[in-house]
Amino acid sequence: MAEQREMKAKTPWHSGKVICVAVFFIAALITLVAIAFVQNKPIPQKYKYGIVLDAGSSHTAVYIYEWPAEKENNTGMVRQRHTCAVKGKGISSYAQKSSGAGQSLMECIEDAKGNIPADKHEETPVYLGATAGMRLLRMQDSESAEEVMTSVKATLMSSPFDYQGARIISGQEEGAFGWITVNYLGKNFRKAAGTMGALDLGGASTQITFVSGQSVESPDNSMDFRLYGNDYQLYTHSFLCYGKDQVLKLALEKRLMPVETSLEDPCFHPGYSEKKSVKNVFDTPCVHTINKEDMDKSFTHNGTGNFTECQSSIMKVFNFSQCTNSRCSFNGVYQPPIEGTFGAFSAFYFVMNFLNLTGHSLADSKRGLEVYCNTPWDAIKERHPTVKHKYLAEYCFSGTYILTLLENGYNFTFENWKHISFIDKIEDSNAGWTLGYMLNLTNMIPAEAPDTPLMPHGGFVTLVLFLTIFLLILLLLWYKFLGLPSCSSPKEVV
Ligand SMILES: O=c1[nH]cnc2c1ncn2[C@@H]1O[C@H](COP(=O)(O)OP(=O)(O)O)[C@@H](O)[C@H]1O
Ligand SMILES: [Ca+2]
Repeated sequence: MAEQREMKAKTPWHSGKVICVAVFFIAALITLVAIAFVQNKPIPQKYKYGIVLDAGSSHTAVYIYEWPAEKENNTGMVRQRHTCAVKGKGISSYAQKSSGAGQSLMECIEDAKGNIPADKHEETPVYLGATAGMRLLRMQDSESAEEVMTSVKATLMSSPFDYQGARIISGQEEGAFGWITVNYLGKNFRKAAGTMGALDLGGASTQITFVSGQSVESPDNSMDFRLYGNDYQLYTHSFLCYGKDQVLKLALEKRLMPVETSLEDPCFHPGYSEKKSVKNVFDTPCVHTINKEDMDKSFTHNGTGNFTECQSSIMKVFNFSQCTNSRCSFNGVYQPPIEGTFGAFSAFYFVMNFLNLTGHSLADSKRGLEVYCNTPWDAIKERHPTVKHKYLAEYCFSGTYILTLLENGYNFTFENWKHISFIDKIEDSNAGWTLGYMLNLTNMIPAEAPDTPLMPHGGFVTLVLFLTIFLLILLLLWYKFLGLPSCSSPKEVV
């Protein structure tokens, strides 16, 4: 008997205590693995949506953004879900028939309804911001501008979305929100590397915005932001009338005074010849007024295709002679020295991308344009049969204007030209003022950095699992070498 009892003690696998520990061990392990698995499984995300309409001078674009509801204050979480290009011209072109402005948006509003889950329509904010085309119309005819805005407001208010306003934004806002967009998408706000300047070229205005180490001399050009715990003093300026469509009018005006029946233009290809009405050049507050008689005339616009002469003609639209500050870009506008890297978007990108000049030095870009501008118009048309006629005819002018604006206007040099990136999108979202505008109005960029957990949730669960398994193994080893703490009742132990 004594021998038998000894045998039993030496074969612990048969003991009730061991079975008890094994059951607990396996149960604990299964529970832990199950918890880790369930916790790490991505839970279905709840999304929020926002709509911004960019009512530009040439056309209106609708942007739909989306972001995970619980992560709205983290940088880089909002992404562009969908865009819709409104058919026809910009809303300012409806000055004479304002109801058409609101009507023109209907198709894209319908499209937005299909792109946002129906149960979210009511809570989705919709904003409209109009830029330089409407600023010019307001200067020219404030009543018509008011009517156009009333018409677009009515359309948005009748949509199922949460109408949050339709207004003409200021040039400073346009510049600053473009800067916020590119830096938000580039996740630069929480990086030590610093931010990127923003260059936006539209049809009626152009904006330059960057963080300057020097204090900004003129209050009009200064904007302060506190974002994610950092202070930023921005230099920003919007040049009304210096978008590429208005500058073309400024340049033509200089060559058309006095009004003649034909005009030789080095910024258009040799062989280009088109009859245009004088009114098309002088229909804007950006140029001088001329008498009604001349307004009704027409002229033949002939290209001669010469980059150097085109550049000299474009130089005449800038005024470099007066500056009451320590330094200026042009037209007496204060600008601190260019600093850091820049993202150049909108028409800066469209034009430089078409010309294949996005990755070139300034010297190479000039050489490229010399050849391009001098190419006969027939050859250009043959090479690009599908490109919109107006864009194609104007790329030599637009490219030359971009180089001149950046080098002579803003004072970029052969050296820092490489710090300019011509960009369309960052991570599938367009660079432009709309995203920054929405982030600001929805308070999605906190002034202070939100507290972040030491490690992501999934990592935390996995770590707990591994530590527990490790402890269990220790327990097993302890049992193997030192014996088993009893599972049975205290009475039996005694
Ligand atoms: O594919 C393209 N090639 C060349 N230019 C383009 C293209 N797409 C748009 N643009 C131009 O980009 C500019 C966009 O300006 P926008 O309409 O935003 O005016 P704004 O910002 O001055 O109010 C216009 O001059 C338009 O003609
Ligand atoms: Ca624009």
